[in-house]
Amino acid sequence: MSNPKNTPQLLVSVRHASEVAAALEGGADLIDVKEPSRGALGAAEADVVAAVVDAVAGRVPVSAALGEWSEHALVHAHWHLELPLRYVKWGLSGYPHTPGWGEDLLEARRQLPAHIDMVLVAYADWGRAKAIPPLEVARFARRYRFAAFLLDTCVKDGKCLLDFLKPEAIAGLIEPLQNAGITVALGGGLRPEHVKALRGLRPDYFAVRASACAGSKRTALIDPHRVRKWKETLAAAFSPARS
Ligand SMILES: O=C[C@H](O)COP(=O)(O)O
Repeated sequence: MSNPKNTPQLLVSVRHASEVAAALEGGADLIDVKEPSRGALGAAEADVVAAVVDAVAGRVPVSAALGEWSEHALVHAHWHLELPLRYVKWGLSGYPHTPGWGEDLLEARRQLPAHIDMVLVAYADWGRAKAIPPLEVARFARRYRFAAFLLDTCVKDGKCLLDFLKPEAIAGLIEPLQNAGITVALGGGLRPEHVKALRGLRPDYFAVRASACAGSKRTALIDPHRVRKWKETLAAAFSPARS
């Protein structure tokens, strides 16, 4: 449930069960599973996701990235959807921007197991991602009462969310969602030093991979000290004394 008055929590993406201990030691509040070599929302194999779920052992919720949406997306995710995941998400890169877009996403949501919520994902770099513009995705999320919304970047080339959207524009996207009770996560090449510019927003989660890895390299291993630095930065920036 969206809780905009609280300090934002930290989602950390892992690619393998061996990274779980570092992410949790650093203080991750939600473990996401993705294969970073396969893109922004690259899907890890179902057995990799299952091993992460086992390693987390119920200490925090687990989500899984399932790649970019395609007409076969649900079939490809068959085994993932057997797992006790809290959220799943597909990106909308290459998604046909037709006037009545989204019916297949609603149908997919209807077919998910009851314990799994679908995160609607908007890419801030939607032009180069050939994705649906974030404002439209946000309106769709609100109109159809999605449980969660992630604003991310698609191309992981060192640019970050703030290179594509100013904080005021992000606020205009997410505040109506949070007011509607939708959980909101912000990601996209974010580093702790970006939090200052975003502290007026108070998303429910910051979602990170690269900056939590050694050398800020998405395919390197999670560094617990980097995760801890994120948690400390969030606690300092969003403490009640600063509100
Ligand atoms: O879940 C994590 C988001 O995709 C952000 O990843 P990133 O920090 O590597 O851009």
